[in-house]
Amino acid sequence: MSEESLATDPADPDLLRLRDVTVRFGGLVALDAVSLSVPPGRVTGVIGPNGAGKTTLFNVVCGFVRPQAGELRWRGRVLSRHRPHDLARLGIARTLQGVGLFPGLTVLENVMVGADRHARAGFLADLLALPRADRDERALRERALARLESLGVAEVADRLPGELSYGVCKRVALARALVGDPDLLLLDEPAAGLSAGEIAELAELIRGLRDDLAVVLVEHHMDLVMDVCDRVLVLDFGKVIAHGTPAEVRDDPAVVAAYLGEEVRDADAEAGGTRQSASEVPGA
Ligand SMILES: Nc1ncnc2c1ncn2[C@@H]1O[C@H](COP(=O)(O)OP(=O)(O)OP(=O)(O)O)[C@@H](O)[C@H]1O
Repeated sequence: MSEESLATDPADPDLLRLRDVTVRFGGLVALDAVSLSVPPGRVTGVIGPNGAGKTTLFNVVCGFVRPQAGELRWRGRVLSRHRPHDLARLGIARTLQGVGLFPGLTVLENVMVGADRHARAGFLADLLALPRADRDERALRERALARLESLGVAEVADRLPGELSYGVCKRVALARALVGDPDLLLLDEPAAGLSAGEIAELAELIRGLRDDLAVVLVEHHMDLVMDVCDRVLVLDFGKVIAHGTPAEVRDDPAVVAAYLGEEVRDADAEAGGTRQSASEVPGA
């Protein structure tokens, strides 16, 4: 990837832009000509019933999945061959479903792992224990601690993830994503597994991030989406069925129909209630 791709195109104010992105898995169209603009300083939500294509869209942005058609632009420049390991250098961070912390590393070490965008020391410097590596390690440690502090979990810096509650681990995972000072944060279902109180705290955290970066939030939990998003894109069967403010999409008949359709499918499936509850349906 050339350095040119890190520069911003002044003619394009959006950080990230997808245009007519199509992804097929065999005969199944997971994304059907999906377009999305992500401006800086805003929280953009991506919602939709199960199987709508949310994770696929997330994976396209991360470079896990290549679209068969359409275009992805970062800072106005086309991204066509990026891989997940390019994200940090581009200024894009992500949290995945679950927490994904390394169980054998302390909380602080887990957060330091996320800082490679600004870590200067290379492998050779580490190997030879050169002074620059020491300096960089100290600076990295301080930045990681500051991130933990800003998320209210600095006191667990020396603990192992297995000793901590799920909610605290989620905050640590967020600290790890933020320690590289990204311009865009992709959050994949951050509310999953959290209590109502923890979700309220998460909403507060996400709103606070807006000053520094753009956020794309893929989420089932509608209260959170409606609470924190500036704009919301609604997918159903891979197509964009609505796009607008939370209030606009909540009242959109196509959105209500898509979620009601899912309720009916869930009721038909009956068995274990593993899908969304009525309280997660917009407008319910
Ligand atoms: N690697 C894959 N191979 C084949 N089909 C896939 C693959 N990944 C996703 N799909 C299919 O693509 C469609 C969209 O899936 P996706 O996971 O993006 O939806 P989603 O909105 O994230 O769903 P959920 O809310 O259940 O996580 C689904 O029908 C899914 O079965």
